[in-house]
Amino acid sequence: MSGEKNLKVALLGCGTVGAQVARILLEDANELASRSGAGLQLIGIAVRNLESKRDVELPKELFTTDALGLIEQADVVIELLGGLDPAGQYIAAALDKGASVITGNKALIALKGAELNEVAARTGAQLRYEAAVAGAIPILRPIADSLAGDRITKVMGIVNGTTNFILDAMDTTGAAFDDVLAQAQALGYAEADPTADVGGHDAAAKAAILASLAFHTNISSEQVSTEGITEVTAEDVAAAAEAGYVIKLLAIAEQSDAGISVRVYPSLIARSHPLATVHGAFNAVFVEAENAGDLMFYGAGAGGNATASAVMGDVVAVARQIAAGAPLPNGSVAQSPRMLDFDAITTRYWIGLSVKDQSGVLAAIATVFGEHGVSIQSMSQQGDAHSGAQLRILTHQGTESALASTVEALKALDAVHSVLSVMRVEGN
Ligand SMILES: NC(=O)c1ccc[n+]([C@@H]2O[C@H](COP(=O)([O-])OP(=O)(O)OC[C@H]3O[C@@H](n4cnc5c(N)ncnc54)[C@H](O)[C@@H]3O)[C@@H](O)[C@H]2O)c1
Ligand SMILES: N[C@@H](CCO)C(=O)O
Ligand code: NA
Repeated sequence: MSGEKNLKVALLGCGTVGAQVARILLEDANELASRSGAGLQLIGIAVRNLESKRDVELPKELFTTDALGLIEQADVVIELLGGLDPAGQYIAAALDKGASVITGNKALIALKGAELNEVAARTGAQLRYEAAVAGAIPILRPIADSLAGDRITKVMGIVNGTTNFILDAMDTTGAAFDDVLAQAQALGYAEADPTADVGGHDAAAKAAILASLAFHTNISSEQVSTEGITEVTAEDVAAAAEAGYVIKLLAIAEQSDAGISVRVYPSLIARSHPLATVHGAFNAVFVEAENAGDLMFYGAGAGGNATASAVMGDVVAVARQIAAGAPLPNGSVAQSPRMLDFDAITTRYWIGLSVKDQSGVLAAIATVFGEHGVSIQSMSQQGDAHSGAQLRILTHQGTESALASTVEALKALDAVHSVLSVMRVEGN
């Protein structure tokens, strides 16, 4: 395209995702230019070590250790370093000088997104982060743009590939947690520090971003009630399977007249539920909107190539807007969120107990439920007086506070040796 604008693109980071982004920018330069209405010239890649081996063969002269120097020359900055610092400083510096930024950094956006958006609004730069949530799946733009004329009431999904990979392998092969985590790391799904994945924090960051866009507000990852999967045992997975359920790490954002609730926890869902069929590192997100009804988005939630696709979609969108010189559309009006207390959410519990196998035990347990106003849906028992008895109890809907205090009271019962597990049940 002759006479077109040429945009100088700086890439920060050349790891799993960054290397694939560099490859696409170089391999598909002509096609990207005609789709963008502007040339996209990769002017440099900021790395820590110039000599490191990369996933992709790239021209050596592109590499630099001077990230700020590179940002200084760029029109568009792609941040794929991860972590809060220095990524946050680099993004702020780029936006502050009017360069647009594309990032996959959910940890940073979920904590500092509001601040960074303010800088972008002040300088007229764009900040986009489709890759930050559910990898390749287009989910942020559908929520922010396609559903801008509707009212979203709930977003529920599997948004962490690593934990889905682990739970799926535990379910299908009975594999041990640690072995599967090592595989997920080798495949490039896990964060540099995998405790962000298994502790639920990566999913919590994504839940905060989804909730902020869906409910036109600013919700930080610190406002998300978060439980990870480290306590989920092979016995839990097997017992859930026996009862017709599968365990998934779910991110849930809900808005009602009472307020907003955003939470992440391992949850049982029926095998007949569409989320139960999400295997490996795949992600899926359900969106419920007043007029659109139920929508589902499914695809690769992690991995270098897949995530690079989402990054490149944002790069083209940014370039188109710069090339057109179009004014930025107004984003969502940020209102302060009215957060619902976690104790007030309504859920169902699945409780595993190790109990004495003798008469009167079931009656004592049922009494505790009755005293807390929690109704039992079903109960099953394994084991015997010799090996020790295990009960798995599924409740009807109750408030989190009633369910949690029921568990506390069960622990105090003479008939109960220990509480083996407590998990919530989602879906119908
Ligand atoms: N891998 C995925 O599947 C995936 C999916 C969606 C989003 N993301 C996000 O994309 C970002 C990058 O992820 P990744 O998987 O490519 O990570 P990675 O660890 O493979 O790559 C990051 C690279 O940045 C480099 N780096 C870190 N700090 C640096 C600094 N100060 N200066 C120069 N280089 C530095 C590291 O050495 C590494 O090579 C993260 O924010 C991650 O959360 C990753
Ligand atoms: N570590 C993340 C990468 C994608 O955001 C995951 O496993 O889903
Ligand atoms: Na996405």
